[in-house]
Amino acid sequence: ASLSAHHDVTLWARNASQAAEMDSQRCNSRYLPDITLSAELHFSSDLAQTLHGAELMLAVVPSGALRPLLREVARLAPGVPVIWACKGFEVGSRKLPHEVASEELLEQTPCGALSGPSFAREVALGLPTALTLASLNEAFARQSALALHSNRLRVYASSDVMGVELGGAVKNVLAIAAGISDGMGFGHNARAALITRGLAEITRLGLALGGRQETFMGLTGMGDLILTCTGDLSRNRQVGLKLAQGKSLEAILRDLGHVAEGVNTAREVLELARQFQVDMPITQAVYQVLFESVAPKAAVEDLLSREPGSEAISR
Ligand SMILES: NC(=O)C1=CN([C@@H]2O[C@H](COP(=O)(O)OP(=O)(O)OC[C@H]3O[C@@H](n4cnc5c(N)ncnc54)[C@H](O)[C@@H]3O)[C@@H](O)[C@H]2O)C=CC1
Ligand SMILES: O=C(CO)COP(=O)(O)O
Repeated sequence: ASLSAHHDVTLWARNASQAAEMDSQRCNSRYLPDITLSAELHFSSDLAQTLHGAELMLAVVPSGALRPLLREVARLAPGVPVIWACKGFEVGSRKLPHEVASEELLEQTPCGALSGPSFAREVALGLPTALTLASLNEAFARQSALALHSNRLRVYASSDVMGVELGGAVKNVLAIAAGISDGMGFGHNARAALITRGLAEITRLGLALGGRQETFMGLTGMGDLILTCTGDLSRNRQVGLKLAQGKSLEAILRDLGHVAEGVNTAREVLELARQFQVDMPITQAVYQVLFESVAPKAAVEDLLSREPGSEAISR
């Protein structure tokens, strides 16, 4: 494998002035201000032009923007292979990205999910990162994992799309919980407990939905959960830290300037947990803090006063 995968890449942005600025300054001043972008990267705000002759499209937008984007892609470049990096559910429909894609892309379009522990900033700095590319089309998963793989970005293939997407979505809710716990000074023991019992929640729901246990123990489950619960670059963790300081959710989201998928995902996951009768106490506590005005301290007290039980993963 080479140091860089060396593809001819065009970065499309819907905002024309941002695309032009990135092109002339070689810098994304809003999101990665101190990083110099590769001289080989092209920029465009014209989606049709960007997709013309494209061999692969990576959709890196918040979950809520995936459906309209894929609809446009299917209209402009029917059949072009698509990989998405979104980690969350579509609000309202409670659908994961692959379900949205199956409704918007032409049948038989090669497509899949790219996920795993990967703060954008560290990837942009060329720091070592490992990811998973999941597709129901196993040949496509292997080919595109290989195409994106380099010495700096190791990409593993998987066929468990549901498991990969579920882990990536639910870990954002648990990162809010870890932020709350750390922000309240509960210490390292509590954080390790939250991560481990959080993984049990991901696994319980994931198994109920048909995912594979090994996926939840892998990069897109445990790996991303550890990263997001412990790394201060996580926007979801930051939301938790600020909730613990007593700030309102509205003010936190206004100041963040980025998406924190765990906020919407908490609602969707709790609904799914009810539907599938899966016990998810940490997710429920985060939901109560976010949407039911329960104080972080009271939510933690509630978690601590639960009946002791077995460590098993069963529902
Ligand atoms: N930032 C990170 O380190 C990572 C993010 N992700 C996931 O990738 C997805 C996107 O996250 P970020 O880029 O970090 O979010 P962000 O909030 O930092 O940036 C989102 C970008 O998408 C653009 N956008 C929003 N709606 C759009 C639309 N309808 N059409 C086109 N562009 C649109 C925004 O203008 C912005 O440039 C999320 O689901 C996130 O969970 C996954 C791995 C790492
Ligand atoms: O998914 C991520 C890293 O893998 C980024 O997490 P946040 O969205 O919480 O910043």
